[in-house]
Amino acid sequence: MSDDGTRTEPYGTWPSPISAELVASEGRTFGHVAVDGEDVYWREQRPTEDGRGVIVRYDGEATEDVTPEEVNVRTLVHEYGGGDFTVHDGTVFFAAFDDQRVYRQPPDGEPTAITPAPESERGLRYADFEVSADGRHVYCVRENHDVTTDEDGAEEPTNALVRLAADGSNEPEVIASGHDFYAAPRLSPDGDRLAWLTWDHPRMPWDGTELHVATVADDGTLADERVVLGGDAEAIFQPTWAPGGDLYVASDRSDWWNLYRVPLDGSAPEPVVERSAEYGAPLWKLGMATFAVLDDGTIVATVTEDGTQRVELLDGEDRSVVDLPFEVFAPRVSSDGETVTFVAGGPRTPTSVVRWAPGDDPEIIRRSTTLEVDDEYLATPEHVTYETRDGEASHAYVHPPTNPDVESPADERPPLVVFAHGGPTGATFPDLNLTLQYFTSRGFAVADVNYRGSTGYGREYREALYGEWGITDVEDTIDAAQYLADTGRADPDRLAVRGGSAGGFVVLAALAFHDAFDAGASYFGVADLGRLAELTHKFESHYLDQLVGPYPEAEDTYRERSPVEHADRIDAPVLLLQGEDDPVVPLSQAEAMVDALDENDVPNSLLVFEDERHGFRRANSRERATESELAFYSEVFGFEPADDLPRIDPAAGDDA
Ligand SMILES: CC(=O)N[C@@H](C)C(=O)N[C@@H](C)C(=O)O
Repeated sequence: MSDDGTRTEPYGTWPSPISAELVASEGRTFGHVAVDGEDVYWREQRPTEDGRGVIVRYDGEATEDVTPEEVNVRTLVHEYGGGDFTVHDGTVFFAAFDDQRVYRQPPDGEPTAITPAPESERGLRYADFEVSADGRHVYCVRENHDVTTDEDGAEEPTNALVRLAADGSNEPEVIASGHDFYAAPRLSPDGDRLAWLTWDHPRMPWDGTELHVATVADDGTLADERVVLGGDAEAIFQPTWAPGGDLYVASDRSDWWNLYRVPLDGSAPEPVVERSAEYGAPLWKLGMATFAVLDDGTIVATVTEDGTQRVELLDGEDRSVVDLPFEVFAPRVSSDGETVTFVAGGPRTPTSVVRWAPGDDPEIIRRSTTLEVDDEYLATPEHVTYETRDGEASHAYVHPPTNPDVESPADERPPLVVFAHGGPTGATFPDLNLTLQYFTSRGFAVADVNYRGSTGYGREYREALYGEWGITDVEDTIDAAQYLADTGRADPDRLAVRGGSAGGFVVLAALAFHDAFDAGASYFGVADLGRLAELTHKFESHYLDQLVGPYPEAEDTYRERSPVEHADRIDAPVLLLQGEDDPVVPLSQAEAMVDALDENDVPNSLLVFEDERHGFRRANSRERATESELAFYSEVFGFEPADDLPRIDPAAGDDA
């Protein structure tokens, strides 16, 4: 022990107050946010309540749960959901996870279903709600699994826009149909017009969408419908009516998601701000919002530029950056015209629901965690841009090992875990990620990579992965590890890679096609591209046409890039973690990978999590996954962790 009380311990073995139990149980996830008069409502997902979604209200003084204990608020439209509820004069409308029906819950009342029971389990799903000014109707997206559409010979659910009677007295009326996907039905302030988005296979909503506008007749039917913006190669995001009746969107027509005012006669949109920065985001979840228009016409926008995020005020020609104590902003912005509510945090600030008005200090309404961990245990991220093997640039946040109680032997360098995000059309940000801090506080370095294909760096960067999935993302992930090893920040002999979903595919592909990593942890990762194209859900059923090539025409490429076909080339041990009921990357993907690894005597362990779908929501699943991952690295890298962990021995092929 040194004079200042610090001990010298090898990296990875450091004792840390950030336990797996804390990682698992601390950390509500905030979803949709809605403002109703003076009150703020949001959906929060609670790991300690089996991942249940709860609508919570803040009335300016106190916070209380709105939905009853037995209700799990969560829509499964597009499987990823989003826009699970809305509020009108204190009455809440929400989608229930168990039956996917829409419920109406008046102030101090009980929820009652306002949509019919489906024929099949969860056969009628609803999301992205908008209530008419008189409170009599609810406009929303419906995904019908009872009535399927024949798409290229494949049966798939039918999506449409519907109008519900708010009291449930009538059957839902279909008001717009015929496209594969619908999103964002939004009524103009006078209620006379409806704007919404559509897109069709094989496009994803970040490839190209159409912005429609129609007039709303007294009987609710739509007339004079027209497409006012968008198309195959222009992704429109978040149609928003200003209080004065102007329509605003984010569009990536400039190659960046910039903001525009859209004339309703179909003439060219007028830029509000056009620059190399992102004011929109990929529409993985319905109801996402990155900006709001205040009553005085000022736009409050969250912006991503060069790996950093901030809030800007846009007022005519003026653009000003707001100085707020947050570094990361989720696409969950809502406004009452004077104040803005958003979800924000930072490397040392738990993600929080925050209300703010220009000129005022922000009010933190709810924190995702009450975790009292001394800042000294939290790694400080650095955004790095590194050169890739083909001379291009890629980006990552580097988090060094951080723990005030311990130092490492002078001749040792830390093991590295490279985090690869899902999507792949997504991004990672430097928010307070307790899983990541679990590793850094034990003496790991972490690189959290925004490989090419990620969002936040413009359309060209995003599309650099098209046709190259499994190649460019994997190489960029390896090059991040190499960059840290070359600059002395990681031990080149102890490099691990981990990721979920498309990030899990990066893990498996890196191990199968390269020799860079010594261990890989795949959370519900893709192993067999052809099977994914055949079996995944409607929303992503043609995503791989862009990422890999048309299926089945490009079947050979699918086979060439599928880790399951090349398990004989894997040397490094593999940990696979999989939700039993995952509809996005089914359990069969992990099982096929395990069979292929076993056939080739590659050390592996598979952990299957009951009652989990895509992404683990329950505290006990999250705790088991985190501890198992550390146990796996300690086994592979041969160190003795400070924690009492479950035994994971991939060499024994045990399925813990
Ligand atoms: C291409 C594909 O199917 N991707 C999904 C498996 C995926 O990665 N989804 C993201 C959004 C996730 O993080 O789950």
